[in-house]
Amino acid sequence: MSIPYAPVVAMRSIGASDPTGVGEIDDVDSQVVTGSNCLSAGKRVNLSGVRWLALSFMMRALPGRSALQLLLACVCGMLPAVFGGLVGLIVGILPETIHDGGLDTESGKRLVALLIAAAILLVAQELANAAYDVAKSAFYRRYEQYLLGRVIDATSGTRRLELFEDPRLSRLVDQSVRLAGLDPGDLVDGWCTRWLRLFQGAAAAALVATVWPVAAGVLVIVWFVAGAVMLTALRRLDINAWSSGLGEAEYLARIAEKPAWAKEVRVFGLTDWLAERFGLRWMGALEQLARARRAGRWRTAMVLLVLLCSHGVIVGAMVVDGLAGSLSATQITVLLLGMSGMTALADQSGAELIEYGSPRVPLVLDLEKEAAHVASAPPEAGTTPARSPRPVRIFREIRFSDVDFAYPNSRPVFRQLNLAIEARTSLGVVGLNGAGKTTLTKLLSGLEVPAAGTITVDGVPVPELDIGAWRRTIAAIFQDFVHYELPVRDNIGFGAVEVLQAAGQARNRLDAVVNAAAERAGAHGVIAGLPNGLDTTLSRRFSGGVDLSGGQWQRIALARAMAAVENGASLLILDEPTAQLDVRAEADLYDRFLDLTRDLTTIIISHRFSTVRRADRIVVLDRGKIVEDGSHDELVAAGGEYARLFSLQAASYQASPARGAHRDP
Ligand SMILES: Nc1ncnc2c1ncn2[C@@H]1O[C@H](COP(=O)(O)OP(=O)(O)OP(=O)(O)O)[C@@H](O)[C@H]1O
Repeated sequence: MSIPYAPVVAMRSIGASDPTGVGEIDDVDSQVVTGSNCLSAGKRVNLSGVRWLALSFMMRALPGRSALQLLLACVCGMLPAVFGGLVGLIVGILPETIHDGGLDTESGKRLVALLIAAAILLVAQELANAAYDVAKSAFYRRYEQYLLGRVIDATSGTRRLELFEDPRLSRLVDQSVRLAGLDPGDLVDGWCTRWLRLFQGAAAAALVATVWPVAAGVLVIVWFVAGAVMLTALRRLDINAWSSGLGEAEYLARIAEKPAWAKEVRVFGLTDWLAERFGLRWMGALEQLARARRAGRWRTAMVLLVLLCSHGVIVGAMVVDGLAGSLSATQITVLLLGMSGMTALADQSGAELIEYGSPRVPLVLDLEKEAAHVASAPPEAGTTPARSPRPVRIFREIRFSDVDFAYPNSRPVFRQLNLAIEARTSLGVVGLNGAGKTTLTKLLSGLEVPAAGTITVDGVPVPELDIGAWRRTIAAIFQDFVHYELPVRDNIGFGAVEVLQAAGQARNRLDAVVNAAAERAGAHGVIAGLPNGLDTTLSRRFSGGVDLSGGQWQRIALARAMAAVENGASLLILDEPTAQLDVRAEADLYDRFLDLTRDLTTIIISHRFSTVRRADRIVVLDRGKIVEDGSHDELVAAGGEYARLFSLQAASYQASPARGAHRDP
């Protein structure tokens, strides 16, 4: 079954009402969000809370990893300062060695020892940096896996489709899925960079403090202030860089790049229009960026002035003291190297990555909160699931009693719907577009829940059935079934996922189920024509993969439903199973209809009367109500809506034999 994947048009506010208290996003309007950053909609994120939360996330999620990273950052950060100290000592001892007459003297030996220590330190520094990078990359991937795992759990863990159908929730899902997948590990990467630079800056400050503690204190303050100003500028630039204009430009680029849209783009000749509009939007975003850059220039100039003055004063004092002989060459070297190392205190490269990666966290938390809410929403609350995972056996009937249903923010689809479906019979459902046919099947499979009324199986309300057992009872193909870009075996085996999962031990059983299902659905001919049989991947994007025609895909989807039947399902739902089949394939399916539905309770939805007329009973849905009910012959004889639609279709088939309808529908 497929889940609608709604396009994103805006982002939900995570504001003052956010009980997680992790973030604050204001200024929400309905800008198109297609950029890669949470800030892309021009929204501000209060990252202080997010940072701490993210940190605790990392600590909880990856125990040991962050501690190791911290330790390595500490080592890597301190080594340059230690090296600076050694260089200072070498500079200090060098004149003495020359004066004493060479390396054989006492000072010469000390110089050699210092040089060896410096060389060892250089090697150690390289090794520590390499270890740090390896650990950082592992940390990055672990965090990525962890966060995406939480998104998958949240989105696929709910039984119903509300997350995808409520406009607000579907926007959140779309955004979480997309943004969480976009370099989420930048958050931990940013933290690693930040730790390293902070340790480097602190070690350099300590080096300066060994000579002039006051100067070290002043420079620490100045560099921290400079860092804060740089961070503000960076955020301002980021917000503007990812403006709605850029988001729109990226969306336009995607239109041109998406393989599935390539046909339409060419047929309608959209290329020039796309290129022109893309250029305009992109240029607009760049202008916005330039304006943002100009906005903070005075503050930046002031900071530069303060930096220049403070360093000027310290260097001036150094020169005076040096000339007066109260500062040694070692001290001057240590001061200069320490001062240059202290720039790390203002380095914002880590902050930039944190800024980029952090917004995924509140999004994912918000998604989890909503998913938990959907999962526990009434009327599912208080259900008493049975323990048995075996499929439910339908002995007598499935009954809709006074069922009311409306999609979120939409007009009612059903009002007081009453329908009884006898076990082990086939029911055809026909009706005009939008009559509610697919919705009926979604309610039955528990993907939607009635606002009022009940759906029962032999008198037991569907919500009271064990979720797993009810799922195993149903075999369905929906109109918009999924084309999984996976091997045929998986495409069909998904209908019997328990067998697929156990395939490690029982590959033969899986293949038996898959082959039987393919045979029953008439898909064996499709498989026989594939280069690697069941192992063929159904996508040209993979080497050795092939793509199928619409009708061939439909047979594979039908085989998937049949695999569920092979695995014990007894309620077969076929929503437009022949829509993409050619006349011969449809006739073939028509001929095997009885075999297909043998011993099953079948619901078959189709606009093709040739498909539904074989059903034991047919109901006509009109604006959410059943207006006609009977067998094909009874309904034709009654001369109502069914008879009218049937004769209309028959007439159109007779009028256009070229379309291949050489037989009576
Ligand atoms: N996810 C949704 N959110 C909001 N409204 C929906 C959603 N899905 C369907 N609808 C609306 O519910 C009504 C019934 O839709 P449904 O898909 O059940 O009709 P259908 O009879 O299967 O139509 P078709 O023959 O075109 O497949 C329609 O008015 C449709 O617009």
